[in-house]
Amino acid sequence: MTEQLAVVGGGYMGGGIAQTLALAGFRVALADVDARTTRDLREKLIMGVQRYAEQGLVDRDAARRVPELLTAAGSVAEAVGEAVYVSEAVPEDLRIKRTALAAIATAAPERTVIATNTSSLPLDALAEAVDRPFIAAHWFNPAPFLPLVELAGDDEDALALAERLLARAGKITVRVPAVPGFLANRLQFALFREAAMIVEEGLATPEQVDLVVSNSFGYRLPFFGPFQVADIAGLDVYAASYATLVERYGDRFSVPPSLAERVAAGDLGLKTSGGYRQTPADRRDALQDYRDHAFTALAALRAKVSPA
Ligand SMILES: NC(=O)c1ccc[n+]([C@@H]2O[C@H](COP(=O)([O-])OP(=O)(O)OC[C@H]3O[C@@H](n4cnc5c(N)ncnc54)[C@H](O)[C@@H]3O)[C@@H](O)[C@H]2O)c1
Repeated sequence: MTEQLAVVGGGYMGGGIAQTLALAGFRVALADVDARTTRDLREKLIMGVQRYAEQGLVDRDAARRVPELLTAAGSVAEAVGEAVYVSEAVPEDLRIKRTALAAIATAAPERTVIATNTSSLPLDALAEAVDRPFIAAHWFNPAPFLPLVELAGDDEDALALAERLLARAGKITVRVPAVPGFLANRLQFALFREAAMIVEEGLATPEQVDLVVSNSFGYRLPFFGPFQVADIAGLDVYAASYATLVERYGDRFSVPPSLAERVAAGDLGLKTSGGYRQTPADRRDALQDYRDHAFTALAALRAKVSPA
């Protein structure tokens, strides 16, 4: 018998989380504010999964099993009563979250792992409402289609359970520190702030910024993170660019100390081997081949999937 999970809060994120877990073959009990709301949400989620299956976005057999696996609970207590893992996805409000977490903790078995999907609330402040293994498992929207779930917390068993369950649901988990924004939102919001400033300064329209990003460095991001990109570009090139940018934009563009140290030591990234990712010299050609193949395949994909 497959494991019993629960999702509390069946809105935008909780709904997608429930769909994903049921598509992975888990039994999922959903609870929202009351039984009727939960029943309506369940119906919508099942119809959503059917639409995904019709469009070939998810496995048809997995989708067919969702109505049996995804159930609407009459209450939070009923949803979590037999769950080994509960995903909490109620609104991003400390008071609402603490109330919901306390209700979950009161009704769930002692060893049940409770995972909050909070985007930004401090984990410590939420943990006060919970008397058991508690972690953050931060999904990305749309939950069925974005691979990453950030995991934070310090309960090793709870993290390991989440890793096992989420791997079965096809997710990539990364353990991250329990800091505001975790890793992804700190990076994403830093970029958005700069983008908004460009528009606010009247330098470009939102359309121009979006075009520039998705056709330049954004084009690399499905395959490489910022450190690999910097290693490939050349750390000396990055350091020289910061030296120019800091003159115009101030301290937020000062050369990062780790970059300055590497350049001073002659570690210029891929061209001298090493760099942040310590790519060995004999892997350089393979990495560049991978990059060129990846970008060519991405061009073909973009031609096939035309924008909405
Ligand atoms: N929207 C995103 O893109 C996104 C991405 C990552 C994380 N998150 C986080 O996920 C969480 C949920 O966000 P959302 O966008 O899905 O919100 P949402 O408003 O779409 O959904 C919240 C759901 O919780 C229900 N709810 C409220 N109080 C409840 C209670 N006491 N018990 C049970 N259900 C209750 C609401 O009726 C609603 O259906 C938030 O913590 C948010 O920060 C959101």
